[in-house]
Amino acid sequence: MSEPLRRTAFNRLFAGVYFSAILALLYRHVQNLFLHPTTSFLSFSITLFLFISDLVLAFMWASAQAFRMSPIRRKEFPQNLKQIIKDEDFVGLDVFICTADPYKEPPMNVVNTALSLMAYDYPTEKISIYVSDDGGSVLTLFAFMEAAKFARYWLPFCREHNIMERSPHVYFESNSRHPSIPQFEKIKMMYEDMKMKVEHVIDKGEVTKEYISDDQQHQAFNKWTKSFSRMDHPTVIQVILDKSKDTDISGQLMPNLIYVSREKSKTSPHHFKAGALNVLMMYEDMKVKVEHVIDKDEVTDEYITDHQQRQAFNKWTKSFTRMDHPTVIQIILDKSHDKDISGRLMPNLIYVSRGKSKTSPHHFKAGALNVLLRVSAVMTNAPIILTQDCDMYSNDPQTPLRMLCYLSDPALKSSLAFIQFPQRFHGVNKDDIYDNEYKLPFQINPMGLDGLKGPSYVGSGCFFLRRALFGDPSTPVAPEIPELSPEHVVNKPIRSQETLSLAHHVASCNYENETKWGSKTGFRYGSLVEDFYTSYRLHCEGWKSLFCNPERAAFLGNVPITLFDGVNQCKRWCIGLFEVAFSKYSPLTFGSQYMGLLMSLGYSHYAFCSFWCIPVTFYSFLPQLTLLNQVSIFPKISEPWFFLYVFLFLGSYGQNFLDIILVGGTVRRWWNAQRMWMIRGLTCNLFASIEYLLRSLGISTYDFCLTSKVVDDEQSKRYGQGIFEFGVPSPLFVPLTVAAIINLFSFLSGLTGFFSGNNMEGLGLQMILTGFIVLNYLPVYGAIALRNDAGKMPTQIIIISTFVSVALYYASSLCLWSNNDSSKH
Ligand SMILES: O=c1ccn([C@@H]2O[C@H](COP(=O)(O)OP(=O)(O)O[C@H]3O[C@H](CO)[C@@H](O)[C@H](O)[C@H]3O)[C@@H](O)[C@H]2O)c(=O)[nH]1
Ligand SMILES: [Mn+2]
Repeated sequence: MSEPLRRTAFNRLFAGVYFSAILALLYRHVQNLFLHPTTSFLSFSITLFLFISDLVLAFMWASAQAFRMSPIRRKEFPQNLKQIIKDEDFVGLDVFICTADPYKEPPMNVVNTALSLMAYDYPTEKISIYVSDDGGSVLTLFAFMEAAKFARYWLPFCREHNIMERSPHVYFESNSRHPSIPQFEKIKMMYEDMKMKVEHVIDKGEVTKEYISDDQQHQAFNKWTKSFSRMDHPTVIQVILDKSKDTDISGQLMPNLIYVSREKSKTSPHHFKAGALNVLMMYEDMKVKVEHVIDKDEVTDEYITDHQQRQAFNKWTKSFTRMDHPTVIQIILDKSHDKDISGRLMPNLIYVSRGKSKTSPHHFKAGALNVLLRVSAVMTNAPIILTQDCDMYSNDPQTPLRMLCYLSDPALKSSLAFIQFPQRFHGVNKDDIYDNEYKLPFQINPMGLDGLKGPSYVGSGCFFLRRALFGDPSTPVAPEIPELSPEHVVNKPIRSQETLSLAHHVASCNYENETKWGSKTGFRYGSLVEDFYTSYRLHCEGWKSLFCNPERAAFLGNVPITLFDGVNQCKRWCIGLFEVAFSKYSPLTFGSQYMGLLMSLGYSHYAFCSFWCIPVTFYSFLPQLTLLNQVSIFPKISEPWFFLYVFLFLGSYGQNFLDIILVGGTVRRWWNAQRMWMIRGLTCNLFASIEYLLRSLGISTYDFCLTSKVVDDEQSKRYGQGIFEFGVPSPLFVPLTVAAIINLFSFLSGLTGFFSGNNMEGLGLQMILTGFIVLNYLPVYGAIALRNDAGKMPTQIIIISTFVSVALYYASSLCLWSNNDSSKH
């Protein structure tokens, strides 16, 4: 069910009024520039800069209207679904999880993501989980083997007790805050104890004898080192889930056997406690093992339970490196065999680390997704695909049912490419100081696009119809081999030799040479924002998409907790967006032909978003430097043009304020979001523009720099308190700091002028603007002058910025005064 938003009529009306105001402003600039050409070159340049800035602002405003013309909101009723569809008619679902680095993306987090998805309220035999490990790490594989064992307990536990938080980490965390189960405290202490041991190993940086418990293990350990060096092991694929319960456990307290027998009686409350305890202990056990292995940086013998496991790990030979290695595919769980402890079949769990070589491009995440697309086609070929980042877990087990609500509507289905759930986040601090929520692009604007052809894809939490990745709605593009076609029916077991060798073949690094992958089929290559670009091309092909934003977040993700991580992530996006903006498929040219004006404007709004840096930079320096020299550049307060400026400012800020408040934001969150817009203008937008320019000139290249998911305690404490974290002596912070300094001094000099009775009439607007920026930069001043923690502004940055500020001041004085002199003559 969908309904238009009530504010649409008002939006359209307001757009008309605002548009006239923009025209008036531009008219004024043109008049100043050309009709009454002012005497000096300098004032001409100042007007020109303001004109350019306002043109960019006008473009951003106009393109944003795409989101305002016909926004809609949808609601679905999954509770009614079972009346129309029987369990066996549920459509198959292949889930893709991407991870790329075991150190930046802790495998325990990835495992939690996978477990939360495996435990969906959906017929398990319809689900297959594919994990793409671009880190090519044996540690990640190990973590998943442990996860598979734990899943046998976790899945029935969730079902029986109807747990909502199906990420075990989140479940245990929220339940230790409200201990409904008395024994939790005790277990928590055990956990802390184990954690200390693990951290001890990290400190030492090696595995000491104390972790090798007996002679047999010791011998095995030595043997393992030898076999580790063996080269070119043939591909082996096996099922790891051990049906016999003797998973070797470090703590003797593991009541594995007892638990299994108890699990069969379902209803008693005592059983619930025991069950919960058991599951918790299993989880902690898995966690300790995984973290232990990661600290040691290798899977030692004590953790390898059988021959097949050893064969799997032996694929990591000496010549195996992250960027250069053969394909590894491991079937960790097979839904036709592996059962959980209650006897129910479990979903497929398949580990894939695509082959890589230094000589063939791997296309980052898009490349990883395309490999999964092919491997899954060969093995299960489910018509629906869920793509998920390793840092986002499922927060609602009913999510796939919501997806089905739309799929069962034949009117929607014919040209539907994907259903996007918004990226929402956990662990955001109270007022969201870095605007990590990105409410505008993730929650507000998609409602606008949903009323047109649909929202763009945001990389995670998105259900694709497989068919949409193979040609436009009317003319399918046939893949090179029939087994990859969405129509192909899989009739061989996933562990059959044929299936496996084909899977390895389509996952190899040369497979895509001379094919349409990345250009006509699959996820599209050519941009660091493969998500944005792929959906853009799909919309151009005539596909539609849907935005589904239930009240309870379907998925929750991590946020960067330092300003540096945040702006770096944003910089990568901006560069990727530029790649789309200036490609031959630019939304302005190509897009407007194929998707209609509004859609292409919407896509342009993002593609060109780094252009924000132009007005933000000019408005952060020009009015201030001229104010310092008492030169007026805006209309006087007594002039009617003054009110035009006020209207334009209040109009756009007011509308943005309403947007945020209407989706449940607070005044403070709005304030912080507009501050971040200002900060991004001078950091990521600016640097993305520079880097993009350098790359176009062939001077530099860029990479997909992963967003850090590892949390430093001190940093996270400061983040919790809402304190801005600078800390890193990066050039990114220089323009920001210079702007902060110049605005402060300019404002102070303006105040002085005002109190000493100078004629300030023409400087009113400059004073207001500067004051507003100073207010926004309060945390920057704090970081420069008042703080002493590791997150303060680094001294180098302060020194450099002070020099730059002084230089800018003198340069501007020189220009302005020589100009005054020349105009006197
Ligand atoms: O070569 C690569 C690089 C990244 N990834 C995965 O891509 C995902 C996103 O990476 P992350 O560092 O978390 O970047 P974010 O900026 O948080 O991701 C946002 O931006 C990306 C595009 O830049 C989208 O792909 C993501 O879905 C979107 O959440 C992660 O699961 C990575 O493991 C790969 O699989 N292979
Ligand atoms: Mn991420």
